[in-house]
Amino acid sequence: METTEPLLRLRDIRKSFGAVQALGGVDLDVPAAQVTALCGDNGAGKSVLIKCVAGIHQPDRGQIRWQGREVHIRSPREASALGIETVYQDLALADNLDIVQNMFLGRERLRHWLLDEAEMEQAATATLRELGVTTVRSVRQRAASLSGGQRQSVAVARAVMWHSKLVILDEPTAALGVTQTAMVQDLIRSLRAHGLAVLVISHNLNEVFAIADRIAILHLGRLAVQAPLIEFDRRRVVSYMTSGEAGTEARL
Ligand SMILES: Nc1ncnc2c1ncn2[C@@H]1O[C@H](COP(=O)(O)OP(=O)(O)OP(=O)(O)O)[C@@H](O)[C@H]1O
Repeated sequence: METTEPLLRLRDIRKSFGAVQALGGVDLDVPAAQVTALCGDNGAGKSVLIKCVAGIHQPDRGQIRWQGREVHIRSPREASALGIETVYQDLALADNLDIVQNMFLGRERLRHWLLDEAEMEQAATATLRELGVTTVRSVRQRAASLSGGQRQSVAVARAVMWHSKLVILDEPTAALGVTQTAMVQDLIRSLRAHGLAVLVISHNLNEVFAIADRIAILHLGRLAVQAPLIEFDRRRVVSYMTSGEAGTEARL
């Protein structure tokens, strides 16, 4: 039995779109300083679930508990204010802005004490370095000129710079080659090492087994299972993804 609540606890989250029930009562725990992989077949409800946490969708029912108390997350801005940052595959950065501008984007409220360009540049550079992101040529590079892996890195660095406690990544390596995938996976480990919780949607089982501490599997809008990685092998994960059950084969 757990004695303390995890950083994020979802209970009985339900969400329908008209007649389509996307989530039928999901319970999920996301602990600090761990990487939780959110898996499931196409249409299982992964995106809808993270959007409920990111403030994009409002659940029809259920409870979101954050650091031990119930919260209602009505917008992405409210999610950010709590310390929840979501990095979407394609929408992570504004192409026409440079890295520094992207890392400070949407934080205008704080402008009065951080307007100084040199200070912003220094903070962005320091955060990227702290996370081991060494591939970026200059923090004054426009986002449009960055590779997919670099874009993910900058988006994640932004989350760290603003003291997020949970970073949600939606298939961060789906469009990346081998080297860039390794870079983003290192970054995810670095987030964990900094004490952040990571919730990562992934279809790639190699990736899940390489980076996750825990696996949560959705099946038809319900949580089929959530447990430490050590309790799974690949066949078991696939079985939960396709049937919602462990299958008949023996464990590990
Ligand atoms: N805005 C919406 N309007 C209507 N139905 C939606 C909407 N968003 C999601 N759905 C439906 O909810 C269900 C869950 O979708 P969701 O995108 O969460 O699946 P997913 O697990 O992320 O799938 P994939 O791996 O293919 O991205 C699907 O049946 C989908 O068609």
